[in-house]
Amino acid sequence: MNQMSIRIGIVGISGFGGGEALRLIAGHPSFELVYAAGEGSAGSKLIDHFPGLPEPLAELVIETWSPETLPAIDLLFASLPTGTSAEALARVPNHVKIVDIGGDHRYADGWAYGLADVWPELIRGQSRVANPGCFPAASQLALAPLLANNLIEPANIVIDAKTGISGAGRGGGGGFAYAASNENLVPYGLLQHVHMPEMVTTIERLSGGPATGLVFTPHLVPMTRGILVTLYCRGTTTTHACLDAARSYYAQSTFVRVTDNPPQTKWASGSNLAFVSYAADPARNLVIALGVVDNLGKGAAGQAVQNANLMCGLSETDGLQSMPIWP
Ligand SMILES: NC(=O)C1=CN([C@@H]2O[C@H](COP(=O)(O)OP(=O)(O)OC[C@H]3O[C@@H](n4cnc5c(N)ncnc54)[C@H](OP(=O)(O)O)[C@@H]3O)[C@@H](O)[C@H]2O)C=CC1
Ligand SMILES: CC(=O)N[C@@H](CCC(=O)OP(=O)(O)O)C(=O)O
Repeated sequence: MNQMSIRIGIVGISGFGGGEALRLIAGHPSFELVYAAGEGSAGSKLIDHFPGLPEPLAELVIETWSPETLPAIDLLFASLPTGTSAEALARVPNHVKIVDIGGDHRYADGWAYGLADVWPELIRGQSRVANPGCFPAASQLALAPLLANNLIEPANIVIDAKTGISGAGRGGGGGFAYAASNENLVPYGLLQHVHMPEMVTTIERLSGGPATGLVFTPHLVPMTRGILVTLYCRGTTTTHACLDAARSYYAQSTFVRVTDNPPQTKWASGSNLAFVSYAADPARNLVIALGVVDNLGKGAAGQAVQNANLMCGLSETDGLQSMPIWP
């Protein structure tokens, strides 16, 4: 074992989020994966799930998830179905840091909210960090510069979102099998998606005003990875002012790119990047904000590794600097 390495565990490693965390950790200069856990996959080797994995990681055996039998690790990535992780994670010893990629601890007491490009100082050195949901990751990064500069009304935001099918996890979330998703567009979660409360809280924190009118409608589109959010907002600003505000807001951020042209999902594929852009017409009291992320990158494992870097006092870009996949 490398003396300088930080010992890492991943629970939920056979899933899409856990698998992407594995891919990033396998290429990380300071993280060493020493513990992999799950439920149905317990007893199998990583190579049974990830045939391209190099030795010696390929031979690591997945264990049955139990906080009581954790080996000596420094940090655990939890990538479990939302609703199933809180009770077990509460039993993880305090000296083991946790990044929860699932939804059980967002804005929960004792957990920092891991919107790493907006609030890095709230994450640095923490031991319990909740990753944002994938849609909030894209939406909040596009909104933050506008809200922080009072360019839009926080109470009047409509988010129209499109996601790739991997957002529903390896099991496809029930109705998202290939034949039902291919050549099809599927709206879902109208008025009640689980990401609403998280986005309301963030909008209110950034603006200081109520986010009472938030509307959020996700759509499943037939692609594997990627999220594009189009946000319709009220404000009498200009395109130029929005772009300027965002460039200055993200001046220190490696991972958020502000573009003149509307971003596309493939721009972020396989990376921890987020792309944001804006169009505004003051005569129509209209601001359109756009955000793009890879749901498994900035939307899940990429942001989780960025958070882990901040928690461990590393450079936040460690292990995250490879280019997106194109085409
Ligand atoms: N997919 C995405 O784009 C994003 C996902 N998320 C969140 O990340 C979490 C994981 O999602 P995702 O990877 O897509 O889901 P998957 O369905 O692909 O994977 C779920 C994982 O959880 C494990 N698991 C399920 N139940 C248990 C249990 N009782 N004990 C131990 N392990 C268990 C499974 O292991 P096994 O095979 O061994 O049973 C599997 O590895 C969810 O909370 C999801 O909402 C967040 C942002 C984006
Ligand atoms: C396509 C699809 O089903 N996507 C998921 C989002 C994945 C995610 O971010 O979920 P958590 O909040 O549980 O972490 C959904 O809409 O619920």
